[in-house]
Amino acid sequence: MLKSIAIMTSGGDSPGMNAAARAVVRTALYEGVKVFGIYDGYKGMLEDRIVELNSQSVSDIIQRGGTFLGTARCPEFKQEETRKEALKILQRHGIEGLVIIGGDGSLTGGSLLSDLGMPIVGLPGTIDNDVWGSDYTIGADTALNTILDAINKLRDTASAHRRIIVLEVMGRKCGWLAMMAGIAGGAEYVLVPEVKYDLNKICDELKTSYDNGRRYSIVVVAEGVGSAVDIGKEIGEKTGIDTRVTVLGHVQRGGSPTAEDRVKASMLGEKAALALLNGQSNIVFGINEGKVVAIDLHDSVNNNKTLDPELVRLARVLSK
Ligand SMILES: Nc1ncnc2c1ncn2[C@@H]1O[C@H](COP(=O)(O)OP(=O)(O)OP(=O)(O)O)[C@@H](O)[C@H]1O
Ligand SMILES: O=P(O)(O)OC[C@H]1O[C@](O)(CO)[C@@H](O)[C@@H]1O
Ligand SMILES: [Mg+2]
Repeated sequence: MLKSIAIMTSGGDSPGMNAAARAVVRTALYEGVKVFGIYDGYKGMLEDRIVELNSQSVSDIIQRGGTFLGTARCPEFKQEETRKEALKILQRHGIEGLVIIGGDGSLTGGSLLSDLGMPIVGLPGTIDNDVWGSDYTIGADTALNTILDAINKLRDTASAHRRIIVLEVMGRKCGWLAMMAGIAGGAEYVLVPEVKYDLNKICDELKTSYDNGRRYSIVVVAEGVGSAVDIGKEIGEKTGIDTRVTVLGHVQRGGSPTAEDRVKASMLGEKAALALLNGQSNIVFGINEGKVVAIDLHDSVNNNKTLDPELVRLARVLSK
């Protein structure tokens, strides 16, 4: 069994990262293993901001969004020389393995660090739900609920004014958040990067529906499609219907994690720690059909997740 491991969070924060880190720390301590916390992702690793954690270090965090370890984007980590420096720093602390909680980019960094000889176990922590091999990423459920809350409120004002509301949501190149929010929020249209759309046709349909008495429409736009401001302007001009745009932004990243995110993050954290301690590495733990699964780390970062066509069909059928 390993004697000393470390944990870090990296990339965009996501609600539930704290629950996952807490589970890693407490599992390792339960097994009598030393755990270090690396602050602010790869940036803090390179600056040697590495501190030993105890059980109390992770008290009172399970209910909090963000990450108590801090996070960062660190473009320098893409250079091999920088990663070699990072490896030396980890080795100086006697760190024998590392749990990385982050999105596809952070896990890519982890897979390259593992190529240099550091055992790595990844956990998918991102609101984008774009990590290949897992149906689920830590934080996506909380973000989805935040978006739904916004849609409910936007629907009230849209209906009062007989307006079209165009709502831009996050997700980078992945349309999962937009598609799920569209289905759960009853949006009339969902524009995602994975599916082609015809804005002229959408505008014609919107016009006809308002001519027939419709009072409001919600159009959810995934950020990967382009600017909702531009799309909203075009819709307003082409339909002649009063149109407003909301770009939800970073509010989607914050907030207390949902029960689903806390429980799944805790399950994943325990599995990650146990696997690493017992000599497994270069894997990502994810969740498929409600069960924790191990995915090869290199496979995960070398493949692109696709949007379930069933979800696309469902959104289309239910909005008619
Ligand atoms: N190709 C790469 N090689 C080495 N390191 C990388 C690579 N891609 C990303 N990283 C490291 O991981 C960090 C986070 O990556 P990125 O900004 O893509 O976020 P992420 O982990 O995908 O999370 P999210 O998309 O949710 O914000 C980068 O700043 C960089 O330090
Ligand atoms: O916080 P930043 O650096 O502005 O990054 C925003 C990006 O991070 C995410 O919130 C998470 O990947 C994306 O959905 C979004 O495009
Ligand atoms: Mg990412």
